[in-house]
Amino acid sequence: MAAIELEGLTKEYGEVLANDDVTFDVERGEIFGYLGPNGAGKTTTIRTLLGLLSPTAGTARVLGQAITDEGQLLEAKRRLGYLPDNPAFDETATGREALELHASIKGDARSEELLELFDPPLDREVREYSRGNVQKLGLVATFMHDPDLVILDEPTSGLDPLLQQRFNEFVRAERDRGLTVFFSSHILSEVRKLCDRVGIIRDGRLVTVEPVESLLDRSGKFVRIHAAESIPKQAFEIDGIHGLEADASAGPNGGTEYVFTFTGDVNDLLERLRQYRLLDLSLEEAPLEEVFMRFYDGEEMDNDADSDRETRVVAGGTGGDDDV
Ligand SMILES: Nc1ncnc2c1ncn2[C@@H]1O[C@H](COP(=O)(O)OP(=O)(O)OP(=O)(O)O)[C@@H](O)[C@H]1O
Repeated sequence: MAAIELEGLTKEYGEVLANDDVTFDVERGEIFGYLGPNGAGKTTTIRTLLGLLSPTAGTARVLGQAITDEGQLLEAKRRLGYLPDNPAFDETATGREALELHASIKGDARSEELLELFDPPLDREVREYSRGNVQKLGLVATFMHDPDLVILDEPTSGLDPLLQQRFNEFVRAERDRGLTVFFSSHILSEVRKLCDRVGIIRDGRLVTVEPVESLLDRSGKFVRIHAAESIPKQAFEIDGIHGLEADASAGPNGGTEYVFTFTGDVNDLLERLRQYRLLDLSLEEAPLEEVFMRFYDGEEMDNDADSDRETRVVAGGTGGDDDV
């Protein structure tokens, strides 16, 4: 049984279709990233899973319990931790008092180690907290009862890079002990570092669910070529070149620099280039942001034709001849 099962989940706010027939599973013991730009529908899915919104259509189960059944939802909630996008605590309470209240409701098996890790200023009143400190307190509250599943809405917002890294290491270690993590994000570098699988949502509709490695594989390579001479544009007319840019004033040694993302066969590319004198060539993993852009900047996608869609997403934007 999956930790989270969504079946045709649909939520309308009047005219706005915030979730449109969303179906996917989050397996036990995985870190699942739910990605999408602002307004895509991530918080709506999360709040529906928590029973805070009722679905217009469709169903969902959390830890095997139906979210539309009050008794079952309560049972699931005992075993889950939830970090909302804006964690709210009693403003007049100190951090310590806020956590004590939380502990009396859910338990605090792990508060000591979590306080050491995230270190919110416990003796100050919450109303004096910065956004980052509220987030730290929220993380302690989310994990302190040692849940089986955590649902986190943009968990690293407000955290400095050091704390983000600490959070990542903590979450990975918890996953290795069997915790299931479902978190939303619009930060792709965060997802790349943390997730096992990724679901991408756009305008309320699920675009894709796939392992993060396959997303990275499809993202191809970021190629930078420094050529001693100008390379004719025909040389770049092969499958898999995206966003080709040329800079004829590159470097102190002259020559021309070319940069592009490449999703084709590297051997084909090297074969094309061997007749030109290159000063330098580098291939790196493409930024995940670029893949994301291809999902969102491509032509309107048909939600019913997954394989077709993926071909178009990957093939979209070939060329860039005019730029050369
Ligand atoms: N209570 C509401 N009433 C009307 N429309 C709403 C309400 N809540 C959300 N929406 C709309 O539903 C859509 C999805 O919003 P949602 O907050 O789920 O997106 P999101 O992906 O979580 O965005 P963000 O990253 O900005 O939090 C948006 O168009 C939003 O304006």
